[in-house]
Amino acid sequence: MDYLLSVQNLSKKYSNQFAINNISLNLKKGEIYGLIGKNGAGKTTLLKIISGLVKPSNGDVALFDYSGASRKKVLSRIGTLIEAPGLYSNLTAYDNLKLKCLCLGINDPKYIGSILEIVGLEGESNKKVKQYSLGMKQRLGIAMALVGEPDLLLLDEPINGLDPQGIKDVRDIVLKLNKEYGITMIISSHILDELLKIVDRFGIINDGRLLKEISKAELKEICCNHIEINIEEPKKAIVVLDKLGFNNYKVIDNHTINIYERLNDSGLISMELYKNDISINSISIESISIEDYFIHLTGGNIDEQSN
Ligand SMILES: Nc1ncnc2c1ncn2[C@@H]1O[C@H](COP(=O)(O)OP(=O)(O)OP(=O)(O)O)[C@@H](O)[C@H]1O
Repeated sequence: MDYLLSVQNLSKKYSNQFAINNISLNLKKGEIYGLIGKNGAGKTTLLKIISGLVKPSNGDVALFDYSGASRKKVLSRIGTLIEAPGLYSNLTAYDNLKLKCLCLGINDPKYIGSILEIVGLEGESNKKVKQYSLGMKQRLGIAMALVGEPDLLLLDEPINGLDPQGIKDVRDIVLKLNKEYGITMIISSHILDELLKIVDRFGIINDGRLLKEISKAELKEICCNHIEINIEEPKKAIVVLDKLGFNNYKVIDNHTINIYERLNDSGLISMELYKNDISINSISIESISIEDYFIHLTGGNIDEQSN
């Protein structure tokens, strides 16, 4: 399969500590990939290496088919908003963008206007940045990253510290850039519910390692309400579930089956299992929050540690 971005066995060591440790991941064109991890997990380092700001100790990054030294040729295809937007606070939004455009050899006021429109700042473009709210600065940071029409956008904690309206504004922009302009993205955040509204796939990083990759559908399946049956013989129970017409279930381990449909039918399931001499230890409706799921994987509370 052809990937827009391919990260292979990437590591970065600072003195004797790995900031990231043997990470491999691939992104298809048009995907939005969410990076999740506690403070110090390695998210920013990974984004910096992908964007060419930091050199890896090991491994390689290929953008399109350019890897190794030849990747320099395509680094301009990446737009970044990493850590803070690099803005001149005494200049207007328009002039900040104009400076970036000039650096890239673009001299077209209409071009700047079109970028301001995408991020909803066309009416505020003559205000100095120091008069901007945090949300407006973040939107301008995204606008700066869009100069040069990148194929890949790297957004590091773009909604950190924003109020609900600011978060919604960024979400709408991100989705528009993806759906209407086809931009592929990696977004890091610890606001998991919000990420769930945006991304297609998650990568969970802990202590510099990529613990798990999971699609939005898989994550929803794990976290949503389900019937949980604790039972001695799941194999026998499956035959009964099939007879009852259940399709959407999963054997979790030697004792547990989760059923993700017909949540009102737990009485019927108990009765049929009983009739078939299959003893149940327990049957209940369960759900797990996304936060709990990540805490379970990473062994720590993401929200508490990432401020
Ligand atoms: N320039 C550097 N020199 C030494 N250590 C560094 C450097 N940059 C990052 N690190 C270390 O690498 C690890 C990963 O840091 P990184 O900033 O990538 O994590 P993060 O997941 O982005 O966390 P945060 O959410 O706090 O930004 C941390 O232990 C950090 O202290």
